[in-house]
Amino acid sequence: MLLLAAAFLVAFVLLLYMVSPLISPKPLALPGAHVVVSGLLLLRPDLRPATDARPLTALPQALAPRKRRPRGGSPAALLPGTVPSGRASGLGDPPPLHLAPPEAGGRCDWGQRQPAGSWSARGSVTGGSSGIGKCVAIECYKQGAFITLVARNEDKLLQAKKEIEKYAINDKQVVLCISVDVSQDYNQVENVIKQAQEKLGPVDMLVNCAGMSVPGKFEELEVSTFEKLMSINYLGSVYPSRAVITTMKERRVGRIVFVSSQAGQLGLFGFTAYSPSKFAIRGLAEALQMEVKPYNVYVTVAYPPDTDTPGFAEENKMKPLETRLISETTSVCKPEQVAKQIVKDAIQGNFNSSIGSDGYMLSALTCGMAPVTSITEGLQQVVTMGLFRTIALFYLGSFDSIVRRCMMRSAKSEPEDKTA
Ligand SMILES: NC(=O)C1=CN([C@@H]2O[C@H](COP(=O)(O)OP(=O)(O)OC[C@H]3O[C@@H](n4cnc5c(N)ncnc54)[C@H](OP(=O)(O)O)[C@@H]3O)[C@@H](O)[C@H]2O)C=CC1
Ligand SMILES: CCCCCCCCCCCCCCCC(=O)[C@@H](N)CO
Repeated sequence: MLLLAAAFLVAFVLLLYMVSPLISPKPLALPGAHVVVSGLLLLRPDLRPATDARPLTALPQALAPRKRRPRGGSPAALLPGTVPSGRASGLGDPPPLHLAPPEAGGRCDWGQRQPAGSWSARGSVTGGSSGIGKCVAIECYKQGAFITLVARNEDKLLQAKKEIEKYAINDKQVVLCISVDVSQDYNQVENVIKQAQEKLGPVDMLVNCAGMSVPGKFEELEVSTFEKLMSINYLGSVYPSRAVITTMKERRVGRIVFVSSQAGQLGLFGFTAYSPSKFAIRGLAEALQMEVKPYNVYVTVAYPPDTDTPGFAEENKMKPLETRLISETTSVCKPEQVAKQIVKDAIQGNFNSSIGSDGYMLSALTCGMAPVTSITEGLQQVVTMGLFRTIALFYLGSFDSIVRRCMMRSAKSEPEDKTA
């Protein structure tokens, strides 16, 4: 019996070794890379520091991205006199740039100018300056990347830009801000990304962080909430990815990161609108990875647990008691910690990015037909799955009992409410 198990293991390892060239991507060099964080990251090969071990200039000229004029947006849509022609020279001291895509709502900004009145902040600027996306941008900037930040609120963008710039490791690095809604109009997203690529060069890494959560009981959530979350969390990841993928395939370089959630690995009470939008990302990522792997483009899906961000604070205002109690099974992470893990996994080209022991177990348990990026990962999944399913049954039992207790509690308090 033992012998049989050992033989099986040896055969399995041998088999995995045979396919290993196919499953082990080369790490991406971040210094000088252009990263877009919606976050997105973009790279300028000519501005890579000398320390860069794998210069992109080594690519054959035929693979270099072609420069194209934006299709939908007429050049007249750009504010006159603000866009330098051709590739920007001396990015260390870039001229102010305002790119307004058609139908307004899209802007591209080096951050030099004062925010226009129409973009004045509503509420506190801390909102945009502490999410997972901002921390991912900081993590990449610390490693020498060029950053394009994408979000809607211009004041929050400029605030985040200032903060990120504190972490520069050389004076050539640039943070470009683009104000656009990534979930509304594909042409608009494509235009601003093209314009960003004209300034900073082709995108090496795109991090799709834009997203939100609206928890609530199924029957209490507005029908429009289901549409909104699908639009921001799912289409908001499709559009920027669709806009960068052709160039990545042409250059045979690229990383696309999707930020799903632990709630994209299991369905939970209160997340009937949120969970499906995060599950959808996994389907997109698997299908896309199979398409782009031969082009040396790697996809990463991150499944963070609850993370201490402005978005999480907003979510907590609406959380049903059940959702809160179930979520408390795992502890709340720091966005810096989540960002570090995401960037590390993206650089290595890992398909899966998770945090903590629950995250590890969930990922192994729900690996399904997801691509495997290392032999160890494949082996661990095979060996641990039965054990983790057993543990999961206990978790599910405890979640059910939380839901039942909450129901009994509200049934008890309801008659009192009526008499009150
Ligand atoms: N925090 C958590 O507990 C967890 C979060 N996640 C996921 O991580 C991602 C980031 O979350 P978190 O940092 O908490 O969120 P935050 O709300 O703190 O930040 C979200 C960022 O996305 C931008 N954004 C939102 N909608 C759009 C849009 N339509 N177009 C462009 N930009 C947009 C926001 O800027 P602006 O509003 O100005 O557009 C903001 O910069 C989300 O996808 C979330 O679902 C996953 C697991 C756990
Ligand atoms: C072996 C099996 C182990 C199972 C462990 C299960 C743990 C479940 C906890 C789920 C927490 C949900 C986090 C959602 C975070 C999120 O996306 C929002 N905060 C976004 O704002």
